[in-house]
This record gives sequence, C-alpha cells and structure tokens, in this order.
Amino acid sequence: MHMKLGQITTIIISSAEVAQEVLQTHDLLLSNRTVPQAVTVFNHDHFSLPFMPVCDLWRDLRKICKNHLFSSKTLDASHALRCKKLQELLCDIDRSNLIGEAVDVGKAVFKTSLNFLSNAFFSMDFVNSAGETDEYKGIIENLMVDPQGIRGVSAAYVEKLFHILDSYISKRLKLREGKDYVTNNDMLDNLLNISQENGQKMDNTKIKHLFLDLFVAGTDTTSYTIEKAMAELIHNPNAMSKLKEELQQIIGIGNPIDESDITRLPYLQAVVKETLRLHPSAPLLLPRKAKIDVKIKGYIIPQGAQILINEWAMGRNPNIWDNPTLFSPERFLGSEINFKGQHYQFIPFGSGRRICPGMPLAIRMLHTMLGSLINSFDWKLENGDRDIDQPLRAIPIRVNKV
Ligand code: HEM
Repeated sequence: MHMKLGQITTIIISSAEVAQEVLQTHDLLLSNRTVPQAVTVFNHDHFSLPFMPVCDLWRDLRKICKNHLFSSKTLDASHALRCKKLQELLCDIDRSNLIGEAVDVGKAVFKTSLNFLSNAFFSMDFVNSAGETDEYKGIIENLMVDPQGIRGVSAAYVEKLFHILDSYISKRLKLREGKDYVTNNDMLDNLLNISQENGQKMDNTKIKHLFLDLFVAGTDTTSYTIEKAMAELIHNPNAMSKLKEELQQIIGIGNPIDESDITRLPYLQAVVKETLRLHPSAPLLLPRKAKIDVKIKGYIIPQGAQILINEWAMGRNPNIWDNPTLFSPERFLGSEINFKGQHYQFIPFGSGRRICPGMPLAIRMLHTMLGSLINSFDWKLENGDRDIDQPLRAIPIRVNKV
C-alpha cells in the first residue's frame, strides 16, 4: 500500500515476501529511519540508536550492544538481581491475593520490567516504591505516545530522566575512583570502561542518550507482551491448563521460573511466540527510510520514502496462518519458525541490520515473568468476560507448593 502521510511518502508492506525484499535483499539501502519530531528534544536525534541513520556512531553502538550490553556474559552478571526483582513481583501479587484484590497486570509488570532493566543497566532499582511507579511510567509513556508532535511535557520528562541518569553516572564515577572498587560488570560499568579506553567512542552524553533509548525501547514492549499473554491465557483455559501442566511437571508447582529453565519449557516458549504473533508490541516495526530509489517487484520506492512493515497484519493473514485470530500456541510446537529474523512471516523483533538488539534480554524477561506469574497463581478476571483489548485486571489466587 502507498500513501502520503503529511509530506512523507509512505509505503506499507503487509506481505512476507516483500518484507524479505526490504529487510534482506535491500536492507543496506532501506535501513535509515524517519525521525519523529519528539526525538529531536535535547538533540536526542543525534545520539538515538533507534532513530539515527546507519552511520559510524550507529555501527559503534550496535557493536557495543552486541558485544558488551546484551552478551550472555553481561546479562548473566545481572541474573541474580533479576531473580530478586521477580521475587518482589510475586510478593506484591501475594499481597493482593491475601486481600482478594484484583491486580492491574500491566502496571505490575511494567514496574518489574523497568526494575529488571535498571538493574541490568546500573544494578539498582529505578522504581523504589509503588508510589513512584506512576511518575516513571509517565516518563516512559510520555516519550512513547507522543512520537509525532513535541509537547512541552515531553521535554520536561526527558529532562527529569537525564537528571536522574546524570546522578547515577557521577555516583558511579566517584565509586570507581576508590581503591577498593570491585566492578559488578553491569552495563554502566561496561560503558564507562569503553569511555575510559576511547573517549571518542563513548562518553557521558552518549551513555545518557543510550540508556534513555533502552528504557523507552525495552519497558513498554515487554510489559505489553506479558499483559497480552496473561489476558489470552485467562481467556483460553485450554492453553492455560497445558501451560500450568508443563510448569508443574518441569519446575514444580508454585516455584518461580529461572532463566536457565527456559529451554526446557517448549509450551511456555510457544505461548510467548503466539502472543507476539497476535499482539506485536511494535505493530508496524520502526519506520525505515529509502537512501536512494529502490525497485521492488517492479515498483519504485522513491528516495526518502518511509517504509512501514505491517507485522500486525502479517500475524493475522489467513494465507499464512490457519485460523489466524485463534490463540493456539500449538501451531508453534515442533515448528521451526522463530522470531530471530529469518522467518519473514513472523518478525515481531524486526530483521536485518536494525533487528532489535535487546532481544536476548527481552527473551529472559518475558519467559521468567510470565511463567512465574502463571506457575505461582491461578487468575480470575475481575469483571467476568472482559474485552481482551482492555487493560487486564485479574484476581490472583496463590497455588500452594507441594
Ligand atoms: C517484547 C519485547 C520487544 C520487542 C517486541 C521489540 C521489538 C523491536 C522492533 C520491532 C524493533 C525495530 C526493528 C527493525 O527496525 O527491524 C526494535 C528495535 C530496537 N529495540 Fe526492541 N523490542 C523489545 C524489547 C527490547 C528491549 C528489552 C530492548 C533494550 C533494553 C530493546 C531495544 C531496542 C533498540 C535499541 C532498538 C533500535 C535498534 C536500531 O534501530 O538499530 N528492545 N525492537
């Protein structure tokens, strides 16, 4: 589909075959981005990994993400902190269980996702108490919901966030000056090491902008996916009981899921895939921009045009999926199809050069949080048969360990 959005020629692609042409065959020429106005706050567009064009700084940042921030070694270093945050989430839910109160699932997992990320970034919580959640959710949401037009409030939120990040960086720099400082290998230490070795490659400004991007890109995407998975499971008791059965058999009833358990849980993995198919948190991925005219299937994509890949439509296309609107994790059992960017009918994390660099952390967060919420509690909708597109409110009932 071809349309004009404001001044920008926009091409929307809803076929897996054409998506492959864009993301594989012509990836090099179609990997720039269109920059939303909101991203220009505090010159963020000059530093923003998701929105800068393919350039030397972008290549450096992608390499840093791959080799330092999202490598197994760095993620393993913050594993214990994520286990602690997961326990805290389960304790919070337990409190609602004790008083028979419904949980706003999106809000609860948002707080945990934010703290998972901030602990991977700087080994400390970004949200310390329930009362602060709204403020930080406000910061992130505000940056996300206003991608086209800058409102004064967006700039104020970015300023607030930068202020907090500045204080984390200067505290850490002070600590690192101490003789007895022992690195904990979190992302901030990794970035400060790079900046010490090569101040051109990394400095405090770049660190701040990078963390801003990672918070925005990583929190809402993760919590939205978990909320939708929970809603689908509650609406589909058959899938819910199959998942519970797998978790009880392999993990033991009532126990939390560890990151090392994920590979042994094929049904849980299938539930996550099925949720990403029906509810991709980036339904149009992120916009690409043509560097020069590119010919695809006889049509010219003109230089400067914006290309949106309609992942939402591909996930519901009856020519690709049987019973496409049915939530059926079984379709992925024994199937080769994964979300790592080679199966163009299913690319919730994108594909090619600009594929989501945070996927290794997202995979850990999605499976452990979702699996633990399901294995530790039974869930009942607060208001009977609620619409799946509404925010999920459900009453948890603790299942006892045997
Ligand atoms: C359910 C979780 C997530 C989903 C579905 C998701 C999806 C996506 C998608 C579709 C893109 C655009 C890919 C493209 O243009 O081909 C993207 C880019 C990106 N994601 Fe994620 N993401 C998730 C979690 C995360 C996390 C946890 C982080 C980091 C903490 C992260 C960081 C990024 C960054 C930095 C980019 C921009 C990459 C670039 O433009 O070069 N994402 N993500």
